[in-house]
Parts: sequence; C-alpha cells; structure tokens
Amino acid sequence: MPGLTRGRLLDDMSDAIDEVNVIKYEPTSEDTQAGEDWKSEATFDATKDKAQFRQYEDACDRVKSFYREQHEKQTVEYNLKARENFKKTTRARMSVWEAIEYLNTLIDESDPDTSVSQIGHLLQTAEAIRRDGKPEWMQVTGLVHDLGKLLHFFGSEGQWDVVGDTFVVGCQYSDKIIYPETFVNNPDYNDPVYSTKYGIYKPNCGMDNVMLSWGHDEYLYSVLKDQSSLPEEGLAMIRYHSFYPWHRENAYSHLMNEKDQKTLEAVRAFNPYDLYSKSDEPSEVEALRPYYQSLIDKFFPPVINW
Ligand SMILES: O[C@H]1[C@H](O)[C@@H](O)[C@H](O)[C@@H](O)[C@H]1O
Ligand SMILES: [Fe+2]
Ligand SMILES: [Fe+2]
Repeated sequence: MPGLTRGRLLDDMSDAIDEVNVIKYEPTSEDTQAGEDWKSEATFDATKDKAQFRQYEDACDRVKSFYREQHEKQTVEYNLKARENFKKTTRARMSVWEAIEYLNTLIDESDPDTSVSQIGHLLQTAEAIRRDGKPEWMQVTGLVHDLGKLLHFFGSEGQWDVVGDTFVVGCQYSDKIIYPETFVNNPDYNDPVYSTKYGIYKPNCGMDNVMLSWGHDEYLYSVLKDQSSLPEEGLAMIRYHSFYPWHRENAYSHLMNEKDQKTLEAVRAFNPYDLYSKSDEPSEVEALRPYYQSLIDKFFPPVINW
C-alpha cells in the first residue's frame, strides 16, 4: 500500500495486538468477596521492636531531604497534571511477576526502615500475612502493594512523586504529616483557598473524593481497579497504605464519610504487615515464587497494562 511505511505498519500492528490482549478481565463473584477472616489482629512475630520503626527525627539526611523536596513540590497543580498524564498512555505491558522483578533495582529514598530490595519487602509483607492465616486476596495484596513504585521508571520527576507517606492536597496541610514545617516552601501553603481547613472540599465529602498526593499508592490503585479481582478492601489497602496521617494519626476526620470507617479498618488491618515485617533477612525468592505465581494467576490477568 502506498504511504504505508514500516514504522506505521509496526504502530498499526501494536495497536491491533493491544486490542487482542486487552480482554476485559471478568472476575468470578467468589474471588471478589473479602469475607471476614482478614479482620483478626496481626500476631506474626516481628523481628524488631515496634518502637524502632518510623523514627523520622533520627532519620538520615537522605530521608529528610527527600521529604523536604516532596513537601515543596506536591501542589494541586502538579497533582492534576499527574492524573491527566496517567490517563493518556499505557507505560508498559508486563505480567505481575515481571513487574516485581523490574522494580527490584529501586532503592526507596524515603524509607528509614529497610535495606532489603523491593522484592524482599513485597515477599516479607505477603509472607507475614500468610503466616497469620489471612485470606489469599490479602496475601496477594501484600505481594503487589508497592508495585506502583514502577512509576519511577516511567518518567516520574524524581522519587518525590513516587514514594513516601501521602497527604491531602487542596486544603490545609495537616500537622500530623511527618516534617510538617517543610510545607512552608510549597506554593499552595499560602494560597487563599488551599490553605483553609476544607480548601477545595466539602465537609465529610469522603476519601474517594479527595486528592491524595500523587505517588505509588494512587497509581497502582488506578491500574488495578480495572485489572484485578481484588475485593474493595484489598484495593483500599493499596490506595491508602502510605496515608499515615490518616490511618495512624487520625487526621482528616472532617473529610471522612460513613463508608470511610470500613475503608480505614481495612487499611489498618494491612499496615502491621507492611511496616513491622521489614527486616534485613533476605527472602527465598525462587522457593516462594511458585506459590505466589498461583495466587497471581487467580487475581490478575496474565498481562497488565501499566
Ligand atoms: O518510606 C515508605 C515507603 O515509601 C512505603 O512504600 C510507603 O508506603 C510508606 O508510606 C513510606 O513511609
Ligand atoms: Fe508503599
Ligand atoms: Fe510497603
């Protein structure tokens, strides 16, 4: 055909392949129900004392300068742009396990508590949930919960828009966020609307309707809500796991609606496994892989559009 260059042809082909592979994922009703057995208290043995985690005052300069930068740059304007960019394109097409391996080279600058690799942290989280006899959907949620950090390889501006704790933008910054004094250099800090208690939000509008600082939680939630059969509790664990000002410090109750009580319960049930499973013991990746691959096959399509 005249005018059909090789480049065009390849483009057309990959569009067609996309269409073939993007078969709408149809979960069976049985795997989307969370049941009740995720609610029991976490009892797994942590290797360190709980008080040793999240010691931000004593953290190294890498962590402090990470948050200084994040708190200066996460503006409403940036957050709107990040969400718009997210919708524009598919950044990669990979299976869940490929994504786990791909992420492994990232060293998280915001984390004062672990020196193991990202695979190590994902497996430690999932294994702690499994040891406590929690349901498969929760184990696999633990396995994938930080895969949103892949954003770092997809043209993020740094780590400040990928990792770290999250907070609400568009209203007054809560003093329950770590290093709250570092917001003074954020242009929104003095904005006549964004600096007020409610800012752009209505009282009790619900966490679904607030804009959380963009990063791995919001990104992964957006990717998986249509490409997994995780129950809503699992998706909430992913979306809010870094929202410590909310799930640990009880901030933002004036923005919560009734449904958020249940969401918060799920996020809190997940947190001990994410935080207190962190240890410097390496995991037996290859030995654990077949078990987790079988869970991945149950809850995710073979290839995910990232
Ligand atoms: O440093 C950590 C890390 O980036 C985690 O993945 C995130 O979920 C936490 O909130 C944060 O404190
Ligand atoms: Fe995380
Ligand atoms: Fe994590």
